[in-house]
Amino acid sequence: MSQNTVRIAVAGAKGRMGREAVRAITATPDLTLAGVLVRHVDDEVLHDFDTSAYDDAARLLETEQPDVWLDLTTPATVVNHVNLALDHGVRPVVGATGYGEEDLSRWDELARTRGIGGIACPNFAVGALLMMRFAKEAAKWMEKAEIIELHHDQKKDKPSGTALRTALAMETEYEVPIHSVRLPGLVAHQEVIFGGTGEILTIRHDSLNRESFMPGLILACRRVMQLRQMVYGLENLLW
Ligand SMILES: NC(=O)C1=CN([C@@H]2O[C@H](COP(=O)(O)OP(=O)(O)OC[C@H]3O[C@@H](n4cnc5c(N)ncnc54)[C@H](OP(=O)(O)O)[C@@H]3O)[C@@H](O)[C@H]2O)C=CC1
Ligand SMILES: O=C(O)C1=N[C@H](C(=O)O)C[C@H](O)C1
Repeated sequence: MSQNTVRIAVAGAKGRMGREAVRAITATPDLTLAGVLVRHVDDEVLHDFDTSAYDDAARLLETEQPDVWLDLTTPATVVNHVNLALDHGVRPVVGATGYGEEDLSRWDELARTRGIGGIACPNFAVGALLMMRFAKEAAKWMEKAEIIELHHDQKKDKPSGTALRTALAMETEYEVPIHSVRLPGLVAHQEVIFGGTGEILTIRHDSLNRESFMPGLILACRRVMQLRQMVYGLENLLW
């Protein structure tokens, strides 16, 4: 194993994103899977993962001492997990959504106190980051806008983290309404629709599968090692 490898603990490793992330990390030479957090450790889990599996976050942090805590769990658990990781001096890469501005402020304070960095990424897909960037630009010129976010029907939070991040990035003087659609067959999609005098502009992004999130996720796991504060949005590491 290379000395420069980044050791990553994946929380939520049996989930839709978790499974994809484990595959991507395992296939990336400078990243190592340091352990996984699952809800229950059973025979299937021990067979599925070529690393140590835990059902207790503190025990995973203390035993494996990873460099990075990659959280792909749920809105109900992510906040406590990230607090705990930072308390243990472990850098969080927050993929799960459903946290708030107060959580981000507390994480930043904890990270700075510890002298480490972290990153919260509402969306890892490069196309989604571009969609937000273009929406920010368009908001300077168009009178009004609304967001429609569309996701698979197993998604637990509403509105999506991406929609909230987009609305914040647009910095409009008016409120940007967000509409949420949850249907089987969908993966992750968003439209930002701008209305002007006699014209409409639509900016749309579609994630067609969860592989779309992996290049950004790998980048975040690498770059978090150089950060000394909590960053909100992967775009801050790109442009
Ligand atoms: N940033 C990004 O680009 C993306 C972010 N997401 C976000 O990632 C998160 C996960 O999404 P997705 O993979 O679709 O969801 P899933 O429900 O498929 O996965 C979540 C996993 O976390 C597990 N889990 C929940 N609580 C715990 C706990 N206390 N300890 C250990 N494991 C736990 C669940 O186990 P169980 O099933 O047993 O409850 C499940 O396996 C969501 O918040 C989603 O919004 C999703 C896609 C892209
Ligand atoms: O739950 C999902 O699937 C997704 N969640 C993230 C969000 O809430 O924005 C990112 C992406 O939209 C997929």
